[in-house]
Amino acid sequence: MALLHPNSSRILCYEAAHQSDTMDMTPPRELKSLELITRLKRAPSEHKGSAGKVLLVGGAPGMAGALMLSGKAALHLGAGWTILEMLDPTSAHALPEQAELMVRLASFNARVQLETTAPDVIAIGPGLGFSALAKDWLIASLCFPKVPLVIDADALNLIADNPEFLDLLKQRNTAFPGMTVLTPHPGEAAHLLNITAAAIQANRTAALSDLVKLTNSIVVLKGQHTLVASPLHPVEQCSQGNPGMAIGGMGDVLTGTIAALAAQGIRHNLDLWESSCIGIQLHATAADSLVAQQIGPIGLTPSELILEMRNLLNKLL
Ligand SMILES: NC(=O)C1=CN([C@@H]2O[C@H](COP(=O)(O)OP(=O)(O)OC[C@H]3O[C@@H](n4cnc5c(N)ncnc54)[C@H](OP(=O)(O)O)[C@@H]3O)[C@@H](O)[C@H]2O)[C@@H](O)CC1
Ligand SMILES: Nc1ncnc2c1ncn2[C@@H]1O[C@H](COP(=O)(O)OP(=O)(O)O)[C@@H](O)[C@H]1O
Repeated sequence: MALLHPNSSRILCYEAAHQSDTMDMTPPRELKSLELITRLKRAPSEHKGSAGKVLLVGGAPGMAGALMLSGKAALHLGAGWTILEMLDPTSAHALPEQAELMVRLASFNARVQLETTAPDVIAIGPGLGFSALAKDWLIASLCFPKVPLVIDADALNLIADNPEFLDLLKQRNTAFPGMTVLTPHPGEAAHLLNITAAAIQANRTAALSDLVKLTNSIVVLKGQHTLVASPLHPVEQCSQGNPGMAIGGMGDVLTGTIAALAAQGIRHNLDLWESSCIGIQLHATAADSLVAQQIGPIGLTPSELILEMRNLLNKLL
């Protein structure tokens, strides 16, 4: 396939390198993770500490909604506390639309703030932007030890543009394997691999494998039939989902969902791989369920999807 790109020689190499992979490729295994949801069943004595503390970073001016959607997803999917480190001062100072969310104005003390807050899970990227403050929070998140980290949206673009951030990511994965998940859509995946989104879509399995090799992380390649893999897990494919999900904010919701599941997973025996797999499938299955009720595909909103995920999760406990 001829793909126009300023870096076209690199694309030809990429395609040639994957020709044999394409021929030998066995189809990915089907993702079947919803049965793991029973592990989230709560004992009568549980308290909010057992459900975990999620800290979400993003929401620069003009994109506060992205962080709010991640926060609403984390809240409705069961996180014990959901804290938003919002980069937009106006939104951070407004009364939160959802009073349960703890909204803080992000400032240049990311490392200290993380140490003081001691989150169980960090998620960074929705509406983060590319400012110096965004970079400060990304560095602090990458360097914060031991806790599961979800990296999405602009945080992925910052890693693509700054080799020193990719090095930090790799160092993190060496020190704490399996503790970081990346959730690129094809545009972000293309940026990370320095190829076009069309090249990603032409061979999604090979692109995912390259992303895992590049980053040593769990990687979720979003889009129709989302794929997931990690250095320890072969590719699995989600067969649920529909084009009603093609609306801004759907990915932000997935980020908050994975973060909430991982936070509960710490005391409920789910690792970040399992939490990511549940999150992907719950997200897509909820969208199919809404379409079956004629709430979509046209006009299906990320906020409605959050509530449907909550219904499904509680049904499957
Ligand atoms: N309410 C808010 O505040 C919201 C704020 N948001 C925040 O805005 C920031 C920018 O994020 P964004 O997603 O709008 O733009 P961006 O990352 O440049 O990617 C777009 C390009 O990627 C590609 N592409 C994507 N999917 C593809 C697919 N399945 N299959 C193929 N290609 C695909 C596609 O490229 P094309 O095909 O057009 O070449 C498309 O043009 C980010 O921080 C986010 O969190 C949003 O979440 C919305 C709600
Ligand atoms: N046609 C489709 N079929 C299935 N899932 C889709 C489709 N289009 C989008 N999605 C899903 O919707 C979400 C969109 O995420 P993303 O592009 O990051 O949105 P945003 O950045 O606006 O929040 C992903 O989970 C993706 O898999």
